[in-house]
Amino acid sequence: MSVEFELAPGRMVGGDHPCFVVAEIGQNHQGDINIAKEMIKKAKEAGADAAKFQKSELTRRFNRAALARPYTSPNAWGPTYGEHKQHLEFSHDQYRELQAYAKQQGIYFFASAMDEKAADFLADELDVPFIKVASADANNLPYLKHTASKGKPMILSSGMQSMGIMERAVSTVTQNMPGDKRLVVMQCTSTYPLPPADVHLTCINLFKEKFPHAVIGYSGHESGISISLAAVALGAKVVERHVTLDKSWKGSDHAASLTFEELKDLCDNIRIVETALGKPIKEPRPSEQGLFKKLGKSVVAACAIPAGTKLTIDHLCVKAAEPFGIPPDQIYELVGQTVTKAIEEDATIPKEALAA
Ligand SMILES: CC(=O)N[C@H](C=O)[C@@H](O)[C@H](O)[C@H](O)COP(=O)(O)O
Ligand SMILES: C=C(OP(=O)(O)O)C(=O)O
Repeated sequence: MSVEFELAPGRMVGGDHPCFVVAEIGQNHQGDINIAKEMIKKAKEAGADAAKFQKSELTRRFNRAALARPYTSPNAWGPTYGEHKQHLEFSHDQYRELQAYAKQQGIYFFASAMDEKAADFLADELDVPFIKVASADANNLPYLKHTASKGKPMILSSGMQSMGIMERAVSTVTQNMPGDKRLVVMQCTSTYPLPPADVHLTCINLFKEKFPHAVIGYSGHESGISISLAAVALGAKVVERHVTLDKSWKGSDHAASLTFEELKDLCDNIRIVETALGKPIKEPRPSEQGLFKKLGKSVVAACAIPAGTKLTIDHLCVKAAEPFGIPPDQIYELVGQTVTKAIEEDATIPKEALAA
């Protein structure tokens, strides 16, 4: 039985539970709470399980020089990186407002905690159901210890990291998480947009093998939905994708995000893929019966066979026949049997015409 646990109140992940779909609003709200709310509403309508943001306490996340660094990108919302990030950062009160709005819309609300102080706010004040560790913090051992000690389920991303670091991250989290170890490990490559050759979906299999006590997921930055669907087919039980109201808007993540129509397509198709995965039991399915009766094959007389003939393989051939008869996988068992009545050339071999 594969691992499963309650990620958010009333919502299990892993095992046979439906894939948990995260609409990563991130900073695609342009710093505008009304856009953020509209995105939460649309995420719910598209079928996502959760709406996600990124919470930073900027002076804890960045040092002074990093905040003062000029940011000359066309995606910049201010002359320095600090001013840019400040523009995109919602206040605690705004977070409370967004959380209440998400609750009203009936969608889970959470954020990646971009530093320890953000983790304190999310866990201790907002009481989010679980905490996301963004890729850049997967090697941040003090942060992982601090965040895991909150005792909430965690989603740990893996962009920019090696397998050795991920093993260290997972053991740090599991050693410091009190009670049940409720951890999702996400395959992720932090390239925006992500070219297919850099996705490495088979790391999902590697993670399943290396982290048998974790649920495995996928955080994608590619264009389109096909790679995320393939991730689900490989066993991703949580899928996170950035969403946008307009891919052409200013901002580093819009181009690699899904529109809400694409998000709906992704959610709908994930459910189809999950249904299609079925069970590892190979047997004829009831829905195949009609075609089997029409085109399934039977053993037929290759020539006229007089009564009393001891059958050889030359008396027999295989065709789709009317009436349906002995299945061809039993043809060699017929050799050596004696027919008790004459059988016409091209007729189905009737079971009742055989004597052992
Ligand atoms: C690795 C990581 O944190 N990645 C995040 C999540 O995917 C991104 O949303 C970044 O915050 C974003 O790309 C940064 O853009 P800028 O530097 O223009 O604010
Ligand atoms: C950067 C983030 O996600 P990921 O590392 O999974 O892309 C995030 O959640 O803020």
